[in-house]
Amino acid sequence: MNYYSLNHKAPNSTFKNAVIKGIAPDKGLYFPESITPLPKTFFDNIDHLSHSEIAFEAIKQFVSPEIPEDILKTIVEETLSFDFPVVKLNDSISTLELFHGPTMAFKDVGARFMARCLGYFNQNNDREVTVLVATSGDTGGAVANGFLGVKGVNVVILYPSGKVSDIQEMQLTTLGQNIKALEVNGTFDDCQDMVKTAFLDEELTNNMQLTSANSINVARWLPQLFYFMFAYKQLHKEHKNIVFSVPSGNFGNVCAGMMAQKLGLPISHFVASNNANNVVTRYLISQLYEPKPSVQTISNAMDVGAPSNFIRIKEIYKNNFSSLKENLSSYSFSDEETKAAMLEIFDNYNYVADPHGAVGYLGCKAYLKENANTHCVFLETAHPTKFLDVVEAVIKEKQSLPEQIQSVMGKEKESVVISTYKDLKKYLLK
Ligand SMILES: Cc1ncc(COP(=O)(O)O)c(C=O)c1O
Ligand SMILES: N[C@@H](CCOP(=O)(O)O)C(=O)O
Repeated sequence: MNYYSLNHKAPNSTFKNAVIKGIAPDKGLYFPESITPLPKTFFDNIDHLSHSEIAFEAIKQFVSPEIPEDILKTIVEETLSFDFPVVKLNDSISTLELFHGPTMAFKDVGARFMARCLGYFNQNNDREVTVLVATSGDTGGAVANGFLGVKGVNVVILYPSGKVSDIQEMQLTTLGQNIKALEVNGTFDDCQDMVKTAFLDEELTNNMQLTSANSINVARWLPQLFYFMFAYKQLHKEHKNIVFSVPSGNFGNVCAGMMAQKLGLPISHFVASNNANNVVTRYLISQLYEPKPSVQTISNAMDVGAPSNFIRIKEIYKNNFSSLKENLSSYSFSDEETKAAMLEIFDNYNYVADPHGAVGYLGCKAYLKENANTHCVFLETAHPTKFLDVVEAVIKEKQSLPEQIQSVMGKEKESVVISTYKDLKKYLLK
């Protein structure tokens, strides 16, 4: 598959080049040249397919011919070595748990997939690759885990100081080896801007091979489309009108859901559920796209003021506002509403939701108010214990820590504090 830049000022790229470079030379995000729907028989037979078989069929067109089929099968099997269960809360609302991977965040799938693609492309290359990642909480940990010990790859994670949860911070600052953490005096958007600037800085790119492991990178972004297929497989017999409420920050996940729909997955509608960082909620009302500096919330991984993937969403709908609005609703919720939702989910369904999932639940409720005969699935994008302070304070019940979280507790944090792009550059050139 070839990819074009959404800034339309760079040559088209192969999958391999798009993965290795991360972003196009004109600073545009890459987008696939074509999307061929899967045959109807694929969806008719989905009950008989394993997660790996579903994922293999779904991703094949985007990575071939550069990754041979036998290699792709192995990559997909290794990537998806954990479960993705749907839990029913009531007749109208279910949740898709995406937190059963090694760092208990939905980013694990994309990070593991991308690490393996990069490992494959880099196997005969003597030149080391530096993977730059900006994180508002979860991408950093997932990428650190996914790339730990990968030969020829150095990972540099930028995170906003004091704005990620304690456990998220431990997951991205304690692994050592080829993983380095930079603590930025600023917001997630500052981290993301620094990363994007680095890709355009010839003094850096002439000295080192840089790539991104944010959803900017097609190999990190596209595998997220699997989730929607896994949920469909578990729900389609019982429910015909399936709507997904996706807790959204950088908008990679909901955009990947739209790609699954383009591949033919029968999804009725999407809800982008936002915290107070609600540029897209406002856009769908006013048709004006007005990014604002991000504000800090209890669903911190969604504290994004200028979502990278919104441009991909616009491309999917050919910049047609009416078609986008037909398929996407968006609501924004305050921290107080989020806490009340966490308590409601706990009291009514005996289910512990994390703050991001709770925002997704609120999105379902808002949508169902006007669309009663649909079944809404909110994505539970991270395990509640990653936000231990908030969760325990709200539901007033002590949580036991899963093994994945226990394994990072008490380890020593290692990070370097930076404030400006100049600091980042100096660090990278050192
Ligand atoms: C727990 C959690 N929920 C939701 C999101 C938002 O996802 P996206 O950036 O794909 O919109 C993130 C960050 O990516 C996250 O870590
Ligand atoms: N919410 C993310 C922000 C980065 O998103 P990405 O999907 O572009 O990597 C995080 O947790 O870091």
